[in-house]
Amino acid sequence: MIFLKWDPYYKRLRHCFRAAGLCRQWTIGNNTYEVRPTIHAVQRKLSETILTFTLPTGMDPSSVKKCDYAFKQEFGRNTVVVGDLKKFTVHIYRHSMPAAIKYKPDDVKTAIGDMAIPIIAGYDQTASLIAYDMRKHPHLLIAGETGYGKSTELRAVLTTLMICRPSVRFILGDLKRSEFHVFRNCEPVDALCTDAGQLSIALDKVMSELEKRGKLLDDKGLTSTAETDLPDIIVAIDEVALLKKEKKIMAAIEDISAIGRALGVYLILSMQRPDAQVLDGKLKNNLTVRISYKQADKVNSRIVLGDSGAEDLTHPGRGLLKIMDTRAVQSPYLDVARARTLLDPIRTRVDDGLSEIVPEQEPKQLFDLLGGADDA
Ligand SMILES: Nc1ncnc2c1ncn2[C@@H]1O[C@H](COP(=O)(O)OP(=O)(O)OP(=O)(O)O)[C@@H](O)[C@H]1O
Repeated sequence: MIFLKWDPYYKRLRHCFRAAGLCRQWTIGNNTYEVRPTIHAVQRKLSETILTFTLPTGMDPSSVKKCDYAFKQEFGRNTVVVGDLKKFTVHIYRHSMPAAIKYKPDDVKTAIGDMAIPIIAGYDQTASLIAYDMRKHPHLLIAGETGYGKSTELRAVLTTLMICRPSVRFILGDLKRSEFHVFRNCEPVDALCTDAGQLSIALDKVMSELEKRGKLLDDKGLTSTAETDLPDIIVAIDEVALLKKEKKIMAAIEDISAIGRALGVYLILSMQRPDAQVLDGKLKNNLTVRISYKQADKVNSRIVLGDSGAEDLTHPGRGLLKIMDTRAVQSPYLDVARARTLLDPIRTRVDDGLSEIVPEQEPKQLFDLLGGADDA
């Protein structure tokens, strides 16, 4: 402990607490006492230095966020403070985040390892590509102002899944008819819906699949389809806010968000502006992972992330990933032409005019999983 107190970073952090007034005060009689956060460790790494501290019990954790400027003033602009209740870490990065990084298959391979349903989020300040497993953190919301990288991220996430995890099946909803054409005729895509009618039919099939899967788990005494060889299913919908008046579709999306995880069905939803009508209550709570690109203001940032910050993002592809904590990421840049090239080997269907596949026109593997598609 004595060595920690001699460390220059220890002294600077103490100074920062003092300068920012970060302390808990209480008064006994005529005397006022102050307790400052306790510093536990200074770790030096190649790309960053990490300082760990805890707050005294009773101190408002939001006061740390409010003093973000003081940490940056003391340690530089590349400083990020992470934590939520009592324990916090100050990350002082040696380099700033790059403005753009191209999609690199080798980085992706390393980041996703053996994850069952890997989602790539972006490079962090140490230039490591952050990926997480959707089986552990189900249902993703991608949000952001137009032109800041939402579609590019969606393209990178879906392309990665399709080429790296061939057993995963996809139901895609693209009501703007502008984003998912790159996935047309790809083998793992069971439905590419461009209007509410098609999506409604596809989601009916997904709902009956959920029912069958639930019954199967019951019959076999299992807790999750991860214990079976049934494929995982991803329902990805771009600009979900366009569906807010489609009550049946929204109800199905909400049901998937509530029970999909155990049954191997996951949501990836994107929207430009956070729409309180869509993101209200149960659905929002069930979208456990959020990636937000630039938001117009603090209010929108709070609706998506539960916190401000996304209003300050400055350039395309720079987002905030909220999974356990919130961290800045720079999403890998995958343009349409490159995605098309990567997907060509799995574009196994001929373009037969059924480019927007309606499930009952072309029943696919997904709908026959449990022996016989439901023709309803
Ligand atoms: N990760 C990234 N790295 C660098 N530049 C990016 C990145 N993502 C997007 N861009 C740039 O921003 C532009 C807009 O990106 P994109 O179409 O993904 O935005 P969007 O938020 O989906 O917009 P919209 O809501 O209008 O569809 C791209 O054409 C590209 O030039």
